[in-house]
Amino acid sequence: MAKDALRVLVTGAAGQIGYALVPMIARGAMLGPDQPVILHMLDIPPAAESLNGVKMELVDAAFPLLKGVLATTDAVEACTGVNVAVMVGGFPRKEGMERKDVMSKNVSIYKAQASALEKHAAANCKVLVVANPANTNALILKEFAPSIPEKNITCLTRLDHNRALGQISERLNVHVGSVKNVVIWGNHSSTQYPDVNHATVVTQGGEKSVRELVANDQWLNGEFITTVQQRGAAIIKARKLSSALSAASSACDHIRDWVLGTPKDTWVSMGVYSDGSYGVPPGLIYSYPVTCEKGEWSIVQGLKIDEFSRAKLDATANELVEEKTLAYSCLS
Ligand SMILES: NC(=O)c1ccc[n+]([C@@H]2O[C@H](COP(=O)([O-])OP(=O)(O)OC[C@H]3O[C@@H](n4cnc5c(N)ncnc54)[C@H](O)[C@@H]3O)[C@@H](O)[C@H]2O)c1
Ligand SMILES: O=C(O)C[C@H](O)C(=O)O
Repeated sequence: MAKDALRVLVTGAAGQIGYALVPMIARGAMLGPDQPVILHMLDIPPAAESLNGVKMELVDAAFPLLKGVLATTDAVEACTGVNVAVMVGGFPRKEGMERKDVMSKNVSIYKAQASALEKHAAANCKVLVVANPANTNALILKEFAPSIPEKNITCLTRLDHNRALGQISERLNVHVGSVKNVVIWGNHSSTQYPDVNHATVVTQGGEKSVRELVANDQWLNGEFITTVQQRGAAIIKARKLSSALSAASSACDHIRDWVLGTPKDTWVSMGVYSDGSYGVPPGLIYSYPVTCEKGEWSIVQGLKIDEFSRAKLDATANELVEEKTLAYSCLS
């Protein structure tokens, strides 16, 4: 029997990530090739005409899975009945800016949209915050939408995870699909810690450790980490715009794995509400290795954390504690 359509909200849908993301959702890249969707697209009034143009293109593309499109500048209308909310709306970082610089503009948006989601989304709506500062926007959304279960509010670090897979794949000259179980710890910022200590490459002869295959700890502990940490800035420098197609694709990966489950013996990175696992202060949205099953994520437990990693996990946690304080000062 055909499935009922799910309603997917994309905020900031007239922006560049939105423009890349909505056709991916309409093609089934987010919820599966047999899952009909109704898209709810929100943007602000100055972008209304452009948003309507995106709607026209969605109609013109005649996607078989797309059962309806709502384009609106009204947050309540946009949030009503949604099963999945992808929060992309906000102001992007420009060349030379740190994420902290976009904090004051964006956290107030997330406070306001929290209450629209809390009051009007479907029960058990899954929320993914993409807009920067992604972890702290998600935390603000969680704090101002207290009736949404905290496990339903996440932020995007899957792009960083995919970037780490990409760097290892290029270094070893193996297909990216054979590299797995990297971890992005912490903040979606330049303090994030891309960790390959548990990562493997699947070969015909079984799984091999990335650290052993690369056989160059200096590269893995140095250039590899900074390349992943600085990739967003490198894209901004190259395009004069922040990443969009890779962000949209990673947002689809994040929701797909959350809803449909992670592959066997494979974890992914998601920004989730910290319960204190791995000595991270509780009450932050922190990126952890997770597996997903039946629509629920759980943090992978028991990974060995060496001294080098410990310092990096703590540094990115400290930045999130600072961001939280700063966010509250912007809201007061
Ligand atoms: N987490 C990640 O991995 C990741 C990756 C790339 C970009 N980003 C972030 O995603 C966000 C969007 O990036 P972009 O390149 O699409 O930016 P963009 O400027 O092209 O689009 C943002 C859109 O949001 C809209 N908007 C602004 N305020 C809004 C509001 N209150 N409600 C609804 N819509 C609103 C704007 O009108 C615009 O259309 C930025 O914050 C960017 O830094 C995050
Ligand atoms: O780095 C940025 O500001 C853009 C985005 O978060 C990215 O990682 O590409």
